[in-house]
Amino acid sequence: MPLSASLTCRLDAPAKLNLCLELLGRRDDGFHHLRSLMATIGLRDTLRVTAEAPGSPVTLKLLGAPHLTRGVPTDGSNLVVRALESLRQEAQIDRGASVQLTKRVPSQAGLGGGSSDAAAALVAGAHVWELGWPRERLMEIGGRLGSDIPFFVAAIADRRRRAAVVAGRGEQVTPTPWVAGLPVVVVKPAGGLSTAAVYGRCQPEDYAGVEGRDRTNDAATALASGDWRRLATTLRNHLQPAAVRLAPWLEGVRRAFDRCGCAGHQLSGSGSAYFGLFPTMSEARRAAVRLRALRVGQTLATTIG
Ligand SMILES: C[C@@](CO)(OP(=O)(O)O)[C@H](O)COP(=O)(O)OP(=O)(O)OC[C@H]1O[C@@H](n2ccc(N)nc2=O)[C@H](O)[C@@H]1O
Ligand SMILES: Nc1ncnc2c1ncn2[C@@H]1O[C@H](COP(=O)(O)OP(=O)(O)O)[C@@H](O)[C@H]1O
Repeated sequence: MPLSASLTCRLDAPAKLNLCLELLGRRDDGFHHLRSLMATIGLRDTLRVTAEAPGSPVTLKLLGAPHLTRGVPTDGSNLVVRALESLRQEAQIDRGASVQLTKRVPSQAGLGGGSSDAAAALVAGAHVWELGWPRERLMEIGGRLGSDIPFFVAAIADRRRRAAVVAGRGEQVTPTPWVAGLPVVVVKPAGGLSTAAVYGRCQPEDYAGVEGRDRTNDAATALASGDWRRLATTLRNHLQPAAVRLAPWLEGVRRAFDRCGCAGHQLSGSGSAYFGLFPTMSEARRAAVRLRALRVGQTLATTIG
């Protein structure tokens, strides 16, 4: 078989929002049981993976604005390198890869940037190394590297899967219908938050009474119908109280969204990014202008999908 040493794959690695995130309890392994409605948005990193000859290493070149690449590792601890190393170990091959990663998604934001990069690396790596593996196998490998990675593998491999209800510790992914183009405004404050630190600050009181209504299911129904007003009423994030305890300045971001007349807003994942839903793109853009004037953080008007 001829070696396609120059085979290259270029993929977008989108950010996500947690439109609803409910914690159901703490597991014996320290992780939390959750259910969450996740959806990608129009903010994305770009990954270019080129197959290299057998015996070559996996190398990474990081591109992007300094405020976006600061703190992102370029060595073997980068999730892209870890994903490709896992893939070639699983496939028992020694082909190399050179990767160019352009960061646009801020880190420590709850937007899943690193997880999405890892997922894109798995999909691109399987392609350039001509493994021919099904999506499910890549999701399983991704799930060993991070709870959010299986969602992104599904979303990147098939754009119809860009919204999903996730369960377990996040690795059980059930795609759900979504209507393209729902406007959102995302604010990334200057400070970031570590996922482990936020989960570590979580208390059972933060999610007491969750046994009742399944808000994640309600949110999924609202997203499927494209009904932003209904979606705004189903927003919930059980990690928000812990994030606010760690970073009280998040209250300022919440108040800024209130001042913009936004009907539904909350933290994404473990933060520190915060988002609001809007009925039209022009209203989202107007709100983004007001939020920029309030200097709460990097602000972007975009859409779900
Ligand atoms: C909070 C969420 C919501 O989508 O995303 P982010 O805010 O990180 O984007 C996820 O649950 C984050 O998933 P991910 O970022 O993949 O985290 P992992 O690497 O698997 O875990 C990091 C740490 O978070 C805690 N953790 C994570 C997932 C989970 N269900 N329970 C946990 O308690 C554990 O302490 C773990 O050591
Ligand atoms: N490709 C990557 N992009 C961003 N961060 C990465 C990457 N690989 C490893 N990391 C590390 O993982 C951490 C979490 O990734 P990040 O994208 O910030 O996730 P989230 O914002 O969802 O918590 C980062 O703070 C960084 O130290």
